[in-house]
Amino acid sequence: MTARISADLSGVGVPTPSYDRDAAHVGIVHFGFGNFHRSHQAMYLDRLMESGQGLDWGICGVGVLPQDAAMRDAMRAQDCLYTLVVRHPDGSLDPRVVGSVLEYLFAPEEAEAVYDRLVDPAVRVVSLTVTEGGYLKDAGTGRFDDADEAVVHDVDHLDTPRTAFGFIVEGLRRRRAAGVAPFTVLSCDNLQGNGGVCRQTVVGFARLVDAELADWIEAEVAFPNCMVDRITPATTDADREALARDFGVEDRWPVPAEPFTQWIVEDEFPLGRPPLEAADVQFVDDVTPYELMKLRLLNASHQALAYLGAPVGYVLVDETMRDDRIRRYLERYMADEAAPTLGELPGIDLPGYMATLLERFSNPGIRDTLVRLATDGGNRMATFTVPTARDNLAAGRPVALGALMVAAWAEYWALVARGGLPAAEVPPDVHAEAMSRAAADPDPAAFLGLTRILGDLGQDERFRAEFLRQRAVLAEHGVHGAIDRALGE
Ligand SMILES: NC(=O)c1ccc[n+]([C@@H]2O[C@H](COP(=O)([O-])OP(=O)(O)OC[C@H]3O[C@@H](n4cnc5c(N)ncnc54)[C@H](O)[C@@H]3O)[C@@H](O)[C@H]2O)c1
Ligand SMILES: O=P(O)(O)OC[C@@H](O)[C@@H](O)[C@H](O)[C@H](O)CO
Repeated sequence: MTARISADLSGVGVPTPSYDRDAAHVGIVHFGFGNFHRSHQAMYLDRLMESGQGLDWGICGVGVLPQDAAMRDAMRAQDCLYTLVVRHPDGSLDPRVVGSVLEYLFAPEEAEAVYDRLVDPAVRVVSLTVTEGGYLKDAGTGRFDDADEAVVHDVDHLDTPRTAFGFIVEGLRRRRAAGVAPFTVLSCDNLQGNGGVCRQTVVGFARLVDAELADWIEAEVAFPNCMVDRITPATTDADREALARDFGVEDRWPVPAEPFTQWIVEDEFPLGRPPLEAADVQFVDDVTPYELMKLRLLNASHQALAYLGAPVGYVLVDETMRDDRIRRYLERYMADEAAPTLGELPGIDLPGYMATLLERFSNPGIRDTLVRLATDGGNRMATFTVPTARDNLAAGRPVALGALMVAAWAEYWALVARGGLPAAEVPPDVHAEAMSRAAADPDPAAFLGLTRILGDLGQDERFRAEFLRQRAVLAEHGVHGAIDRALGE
């Protein structure tokens, strides 16, 4: 006997919301309603509501991309309920139905309904997880890319924009015209200074529409930074089957996640915020050191795992972690090249944090995939790895292990270009064509010409020399041989 997730949860044999969802109302609009939002921010709100608070902070999820129609169908069929399945290292599963999402809007067909929400005074926070690439930033200059095709479209079609930023800018304009105070914009993406990047994109976009509106946004709208953390893989059929088999729950789109979760937020919400401290969210004045630590240690290590692991033939993160050499590379990269760039971290046990990361990556229950980590890797390398190398170059510190990661990434795309990875393991990437072409170029330095991703890093003589040396060693001796030589052990 299985029970379907629906408005009626009476037959569902896993924990479900005990609060009255009918008494809740929407206070947050979220753009980029994917697995991470559902395992993290929506989970914290659900936890808060379960404690008897925050019923005025229900979530309205919004998808702006055509492929989000699948999420709309799943969420609407289930009254926006879904199962979060925490996967423990011993293989046990811990499911709970999350109830904090009250509505899902598919923007390509429901733009006016999205605007109705954005203008509603009850909506006081608009949050985003639209991926690193979603912020329309030119990696080379770091500035808002006003020539992006979707931006050019949106500026002339603000009633039916394609981007989350088109909705946010026009939503703020309509709110202002209606005399409603502006909402706070909360980026929850893995970007250094995510609030600041988001502000730059919103203001840059608004400036294309109306300079006075841009000035008003700059002066009046809050964009707090936050650090988010919870490894959340993509959902597979095996997840759906395990939930039905082991718990009798039929869910169209359950979310798997690791046990660990963290959210550190700058406390700048002029119209108020949910009292999330009651749900274990940390509020601080400056999140910068925590963000740096997480992005440069966790996310950069994820990139290394993808590009060192896949050529060896690994598919999963935990199996890659059982490779002693790759594990040792991560330990050394974090300690020798990433940690020295982090500055003061008051109250943080850095060696303990790094050891916990290795444990989290090794969780055999999580079944996270290398292909997920490599997806949109161009934007991820630009965000997680390149800034560390730049800081080390500027400070005269070693860059050999960072250069090895970049060289492994180039070799990975050379492998893709010659058809050496199984089709299922080739990651989607907006820069795929440029990376394949550059990686396959007979000149190994051509990869460094990807300035939209690397900026001018490839022009630095020391980095260039390290990269070329590491690429040659990788080509001749493979991943293990290159790690042995780089670590000198
Ligand atoms: N998955 C994780 O472990 C994790 C952990 C921490 C932070 N994050 C952050 O969350 C982001 C999304 O991860 P996810 O696991 O939810 O991925 P996902 O693929 O499950 O969902 C991504 C969502 O973002 C939307 N999206 C993608 N590009 C967009 C764009 N250009 N404009 C608007 N919407 C866009 C998609 O339509 C989808 O709704 C990551 O890029 C990262 O910044 C993820
Ligand atoms: O999601 P991305 O694109 O920022 O990066 C891929 C992974 O490193 C990331 O999803 C981690 O799993 C996550 O940041 C853990 O909190």
